[in-house]
Amino acid sequence: MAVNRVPLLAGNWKMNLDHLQAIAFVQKLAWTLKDASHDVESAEVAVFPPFTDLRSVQTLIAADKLPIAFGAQDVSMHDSGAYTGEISGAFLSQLDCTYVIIGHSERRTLHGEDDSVVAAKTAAAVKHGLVPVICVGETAEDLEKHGPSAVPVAQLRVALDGLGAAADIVVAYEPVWAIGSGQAATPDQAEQVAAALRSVIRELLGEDAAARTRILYGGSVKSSNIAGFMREPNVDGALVGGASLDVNEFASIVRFQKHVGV
Ligand SMILES: O=C[C@H](O)COP(=O)(O)O
Repeated sequence: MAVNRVPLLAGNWKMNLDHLQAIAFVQKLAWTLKDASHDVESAEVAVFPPFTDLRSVQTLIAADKLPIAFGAQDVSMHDSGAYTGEISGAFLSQLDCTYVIIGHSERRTLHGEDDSVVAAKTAAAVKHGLVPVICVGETAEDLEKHGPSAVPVAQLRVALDGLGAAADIVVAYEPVWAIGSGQAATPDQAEQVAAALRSVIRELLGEDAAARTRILYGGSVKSSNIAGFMREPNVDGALVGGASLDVNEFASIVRFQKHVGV
């Protein structure tokens, strides 16, 4: 992790925690981090609740001035109109979302989102002032056929197409085989792909964007393995699924990365 990029530890709740549970969770997370004297300058903490929780989370964080960022798990590529079930980036901006996850492997696999949809959603997020957390990653089959970097690099190339150099983005490398499997990539594997992804950002968006963009690793991250990832120069944080649903475990992930002095 380079010193000029503030690490981002992000919890993707997926379809877990209703709005009442979300309030209790965020309160407890804030207390736990405060008790541990978490320094917000040393690492940014973000949660990604379901859409129906966002208003409650926004209200709580604003009222208590909690040092926790938040975002949505998806966004429509459209601004408004007859798109039943879709949520516009404009709506998310009005709820003070900072981030939105785009192209998570579960959206790609279960909802048929291809690279062109991911690119359109990325553009919509940027248009509405949201920071897209662009997810890329290879399946086990891709890994065997093409090696670790080819598919994530190709996915990112399409997602970044048409973005300006000033676009504020986060990239999450999530090997599909590591998600929810308990079998995380090694820090070396994550670093190899993250370095390749940073080269793509440099090529398409320029040196400044490459230097400032945070690249996260995701896939079976826990408090027991976060330190290894955070020692890698091109890994700037984590997108955490299952382990982010346990307040103490998530807080340990956030705190542990601080202790490694990055
Ligand atoms: O968005 C998070 C990823 O899907 C990782 O999930 P996981 O930490 O449960 O493996």
